Parts: sequence; C-alpha cells; structure tokens
Amino acid sequence: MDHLREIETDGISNPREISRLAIDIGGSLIKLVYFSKDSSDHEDPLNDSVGVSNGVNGRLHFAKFETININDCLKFISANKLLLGGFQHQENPTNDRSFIKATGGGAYKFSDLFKEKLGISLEKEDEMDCLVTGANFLLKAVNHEAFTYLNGQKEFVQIDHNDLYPYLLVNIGSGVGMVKVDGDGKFERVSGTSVGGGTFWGLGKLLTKCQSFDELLELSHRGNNRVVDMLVGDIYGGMDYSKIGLSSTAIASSFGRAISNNNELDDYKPEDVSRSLLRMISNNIGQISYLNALRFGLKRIFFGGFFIRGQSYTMDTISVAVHFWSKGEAKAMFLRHEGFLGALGAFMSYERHSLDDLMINQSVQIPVDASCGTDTNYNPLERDLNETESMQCRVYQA
Ligand SMILES: Nc1ncnc2c1ncn2[C@@H]1O[C@H](COP(=O)(O)OP(=O)(O)OP(=O)(O)O)[C@@H](O)[C@H]1O
Ligand SMILES: CC(C)(CO)[C@@H](O)C(=O)NCCC(=O)O
Repeated sequence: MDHLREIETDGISNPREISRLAIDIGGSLIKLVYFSKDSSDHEDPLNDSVGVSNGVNGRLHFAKFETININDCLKFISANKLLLGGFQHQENPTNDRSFIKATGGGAYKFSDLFKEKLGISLEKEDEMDCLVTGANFLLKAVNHEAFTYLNGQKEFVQIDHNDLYPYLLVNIGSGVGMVKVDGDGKFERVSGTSVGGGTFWGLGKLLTKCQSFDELLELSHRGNNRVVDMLVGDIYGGMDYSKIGLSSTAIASSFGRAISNNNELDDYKPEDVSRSLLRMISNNIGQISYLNALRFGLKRIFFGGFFIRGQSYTMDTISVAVHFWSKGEAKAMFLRHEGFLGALGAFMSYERHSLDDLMINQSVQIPVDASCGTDTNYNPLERDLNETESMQCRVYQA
C-alpha cells in the first residue's frame, strides 16, 4: 500500500486551503485526518479565526500508511503541504504551524523524527481519550455511521443521542482495547487482548508467506477453514452435541485438524490457513467483547479499528459470536470510519474546536470522495476507507 495519491485527486488544488492535520500513529498503521476548505468558501477562519462564528464549508480527509513506511507518510504530508494551514498557538500567535495534534504510541516513538524531518512538534493526546472522542463524534454527528452485520445483511443503525450511553467500544488495532463509554470524556478501559489485528497480520504472514495485508485478506476470501479447523462433528462422528447447544459444524478447535495427520504447513493451502486464522481471531474477540459487555450489563458493542476493514467474513464472525454467546441479548455494531477514531479524536482536540464546533453537513451525510461522489451506485459499505477519502463538513469556531 499506501497512498501517495496526489491531493488533486481529492479535488484540492490549492494547498493554502488545507488546514488542521491530526495524526494517530499506531503499532501497525498511521492515520491522518485533515480539513480542507471548499474553494468556493472565501472566509478562512482556520488561519485567521478571531471573531468568526458562522463556519466554513469544507471536507475532512482521511488517509493511512503502514507505520513501517513512516517515511511515505512524512513525504505525503510534505508533498501535499498539509502543515501549511497549521494551527496557530493561542499564547504565541507568531509561533504558527509549529505543532500538530498526535495520538497513539508513535506520537512518543516518532516525535524526534517529525521534528527532524518536518520541523514540527507532536502535541500528544491520550490514545483512549481520542478513541472515545472520535467514536462519540461519529455516532452523534454522522448519519449512516453505525451498522449491524448479520447473516450477510447490513443494516444502518439510527443512533438516539439521548440513549447512546453506556456502550462498549472495542477497538481492534494491532492489539485490542475494550472501553466502557458512559458519556463525552467519561469512560474506562475495562479490558484488552493482545490477540488482535497484529496477530492476524503477523501470524498470517509467517504461515502463508504473503507480502501484504490485502493479500492475506484476499486469500481468506477463497479459503475453507474446514480443512484446518476441527469441528464438533469431527469429534462426535458427524453428530451435533445438542445437549450443550453445539452443532456438528461449530468449530471445536481452531487449527485442530492440523494435529490429526502428518501434514506439514506446505500441505495446507495458504487460503485455508488465512481463513481459519481470521475466523479464530474474530471469534475470540467477539467472545471476549461479549464477556465484558456482560460484566457491565452493556447491550451495545461498537467495533472499530482497522483489523475489520469492512470485511464481511470478519464482521459476520464477530456478530455471530456476540449473538451466540449473548443469546441475542447484545448487539455488535460496526463503524464506517472504523480505523480513524483516534485520529478524529486528536483532530477534535485542537483548541476551540470541540465536538460541538464541528458539524457534519446533513445534506451529505455519507462520506464520499471525488472519485465516488458522482457514482449513483456507490454503496459506502461495499468499499472500505482504505483509499484516501473525505466527507463534507462545516467547521464552526467559537
Ligand atoms: N494495509 C494494511 N497493512 C497492515 N495492516 C492492516 C492494513 N489494513 C488493515 N490492517 C489491520 O489493521 C491493524 C491495525 O489497525 P489500527 O490502525 O486500528 O491499529 P493501530 O493503531 O496500528 O494499533 P494499536 O492501536 O494497537 O497501536 C493491523 O494490525 C492489521 O490487522
Ligand atoms: C497497547 C495498545 C493500547 C496500543 O494501541 C493496544 O495495542 C492494546 O490495547 N493492546 C492490548 C493490550 C492488552 O490489553 O492486553
């Protein structure tokens, strides 16, 4: 991957129109969120904000890079002049464009690199704070952000602002964080697991020798986990174990079939291994999430993080796990901007730029970019936010 697409492809030709870049540097991926003012909108409160109250139309842009390719990200920022409309320090307005908001572990790890290569400081924001701010913002401000996915059926969820809390936020990044959210800025990280997206990508790479995450996902589409997993029926001579509610086709032991003969890794198809791995990890996360929801009596679980990548099989497995273990009591929901919660939270943390200041233009509720905006067949759920994307919005300054 990943996307040294020129800014022009997003319809932004004037770099002075860019403003406010925020960054989330995770263990696997770097996420960028930045704002660009519509060229038809002549006011420029983001660079000269004092006294402006009626807002500016523009777009929020999203981009991501692999953390191991951080230099590509630095080049992208530099080539597209994303720092030009940077943030002006309140206390010291002459100290313009000297910092950007940053979250994730990489905000610490790569702080010197940003200073050295771009001459910019990273103003660090707590990862969990940003995650929750980003999730709350998306759930409240963007229609068609959350959806359920069960038996191949996608359904958007109408969020009632007065009945949003409490909920469990499960962020599946390299590792998995589980956060009980009780309100804006009111949350507790209640659990986590190291068996997450990094595990799928890392183990998958070792086992299948594939070269990219997308290749690993592609393999999983064509695989059959039945070849690798041991099913209840394998143990029960083809029968269900109905007394405890297990059908013969339920997985009794992920990868369990690999013990039953003298096969080597090479005897298995990479696609079968990839599918089994994806199923194992998704199922495990679904189960742990349900257990944590149960601990706190939570009925709604929102899943984010780039492990999901809008993949049907991943979402279906997670949903089935939550549905199965909760006996239909708890609901798994997914977010369109799944991997950008932290970066959005960092974006919202700029001074005088609170949740209430950023309004999504209700006439364009579903994020579109230049390439799909004219496509009447465009279905936001058919593609993920892997490419640089944007959504129409209006920014208000107090
Ligand atoms: N193009 C890609 N390259 C690598 N991993 C990808 C890619 N697309 C999706 N992923 C998956 O997304 C995961 C990273 O998700 P995300 O960006 O939400 O987390 P992170 O911020 O990197 O991790 P953490 O929060 O644990 O530091 C990877 O571990 C991998 O499973
Ligand atoms: C360490 C973080 C918070 C970094 O984003 C994440 O990868 C994570 O939540 N890992 C799981 C760690 C655990 O709770 O076991």
